[in-house]
Amino acid sequence: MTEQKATNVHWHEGEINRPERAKLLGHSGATLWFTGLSGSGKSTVAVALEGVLHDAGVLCYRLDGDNVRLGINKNLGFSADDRAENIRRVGEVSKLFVDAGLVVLSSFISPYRADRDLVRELHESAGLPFIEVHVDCSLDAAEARDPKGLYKKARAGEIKNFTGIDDPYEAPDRPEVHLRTDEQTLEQEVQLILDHLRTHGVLR
Ligand SMILES: Nc1ncnc2c1ncn2[C@@H]1O[C@H](COP(=O)(O)OS(=O)(=O)O)[C@@H](OP(=O)(O)O)[C@H]1O
Ligand SMILES: Nc1ncnc2c1ncn2[C@@H]1O[C@H](COP(=O)(O)OP(=O)(O)O)[C@@H](O)[C@H]1O
Repeated sequence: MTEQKATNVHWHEGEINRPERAKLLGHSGATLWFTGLSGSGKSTVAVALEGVLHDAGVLCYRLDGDNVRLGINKNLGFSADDRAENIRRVGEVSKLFVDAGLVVLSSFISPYRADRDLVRELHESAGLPFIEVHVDCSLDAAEARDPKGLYKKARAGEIKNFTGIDDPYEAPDRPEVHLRTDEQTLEQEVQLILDHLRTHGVLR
């Protein structure tokens, strides 16, 4: 995909700022970025956490690989370039939601470290919290789960460039939260993330 640069385009400042939006909502925003193999548990953990946060009065929104690829990113496939563009767009959307004051739960395989680091930089350069959650699980365990039958198809050669089979996954070096979904329970995983959010002042 060719990169288009914006020329003669200028940021237009509004009259309502981030602290005013946070006051209205009673909390400020953050992106929780769930990365891991297909079937590692990204969506399962994000859905469970969203329920707990919602019940605690936190306005959340989930962005999920499969869902986003049915809409805004339906023109993208799974080459390294398309995955990079997928993550760049979702990173920008996450940043907008966080600027609006929401807690965004973004679940994407996001297999390339450079793509995830770009999203981190997008947030941190704007003073917005970015919390990388490595949803770690062995390939064997993820493949044994195979919730959508995709590993079976990939092994049969019906899906090409499948992450973990014939496409790479670069694990995060220093994620803010490291889950092991083949060793921990869903409840423990949610609790670990909540503990991080409380210790780092995202939740009171
Ligand atoms: N080749 C290949 N590799 C990996 N995944 C594949 C592929 N083809 C389709 N799928 C389905 O697409 C979901 C992953 O989309 P993502 O947007 O999260 O991928 S990425 O971040 O751009 O790498 C992924 O969802 P999850 O299983 O929930 O991770 C699959 O359902
Ligand atoms: N400890 C755990 N944490 C998260 N998911 C788990 C766990 N143990 C088993 N699972 C199961 O693993 C599967 C993970 O699927 P999913 O959340 O769709 O993964 P992903 O979004 O990473 O592709 C679900 O069927 C879920 O019930």
